[in-house]
Amino acid sequence: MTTTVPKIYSFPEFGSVAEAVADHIIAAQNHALFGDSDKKQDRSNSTGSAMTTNTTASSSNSASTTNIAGTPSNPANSSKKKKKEVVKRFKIGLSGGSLIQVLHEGLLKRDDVLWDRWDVYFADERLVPFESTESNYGKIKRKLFDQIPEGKGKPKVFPIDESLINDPQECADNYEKCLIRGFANKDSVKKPMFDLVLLGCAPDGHIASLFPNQPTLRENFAWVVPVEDAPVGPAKRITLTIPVICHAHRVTFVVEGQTKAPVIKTIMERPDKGLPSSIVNEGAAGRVSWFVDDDALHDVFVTKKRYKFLVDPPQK
Ligand SMILES: O=C1O[C@H](COP(=O)(O)O)[C@@H](O)[C@H](O)[C@H]1O
Repeated sequence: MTTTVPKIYSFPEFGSVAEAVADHIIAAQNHALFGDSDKKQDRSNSTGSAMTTNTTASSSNSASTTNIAGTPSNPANSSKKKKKEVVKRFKIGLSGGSLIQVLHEGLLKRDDVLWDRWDVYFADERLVPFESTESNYGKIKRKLFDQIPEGKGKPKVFPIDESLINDPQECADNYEKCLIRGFANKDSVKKPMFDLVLLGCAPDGHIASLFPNQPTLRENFAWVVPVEDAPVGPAKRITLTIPVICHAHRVTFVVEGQTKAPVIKTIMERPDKGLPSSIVNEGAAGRVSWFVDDDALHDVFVTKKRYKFLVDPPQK
């Protein structure tokens, strides 16, 4: 294991982490939708488009891009051929846990989130009913998607199939199929390529539902795997695998609080210990960022970077 150093942005407290994370997500959104300029935006596509949006449970939704009839490129053959324009979508993988409050605080007050161009997948899910407070989808739906102001559009959300929560293997296979449908049009289907995967990191070092020293960490083939015996929280889960996480355009960790400081110290200073985050720091080298508050960096020796906002954060 080499000592690959990710970008580490640090902030004095939770509120500034939330604002910076929201800004970072919007930069990734703009890059995915509009290309090389993170700042360029086309608000005309932000609302009222012809695309279906859906925040209800449906793992059978299929489109990763939406083909619409566009202006013909050559008027001479306009009657024969209509050029198909591919409307780009922002594909994001979300975790649960403390990240959800960060998204709630940071994203809901921004007016440059193009919600109806988002395809939302889950980095992991606990196999409990959606109404449970332990459900990542259920919690994100209640805390974020249900609170998007009227008229701002709705993302297309891809939760697990709730009817499969008693069968982790079946549920994982089913979610993998959901990813195949969602990414097949865009990628070579060897692996899905998310525009952004957002991860937390628990005090025991687990990320998504990848726990330290579990065989799931070594999965090289499947995109999604079952977890039968998670040592904390709900035992049964599904999770994206390390190769899928590391294949994303950007992988971003969001961590706050002093209880996380010891694990962050190990991740940053002892990558040889092979904690899941250290594996990702290495496997997605150059594309990994950490947004961390000062408490979580207590006694951690790393080089911190200053985050540059797309737009200025609100004045306090
Ligand atoms: O169990 C889980 O925990 C991790 C970390 O949660 P945090 O509250 O310590 O940030 C979370 O990212 C994951 O989605 C969740 O299922």
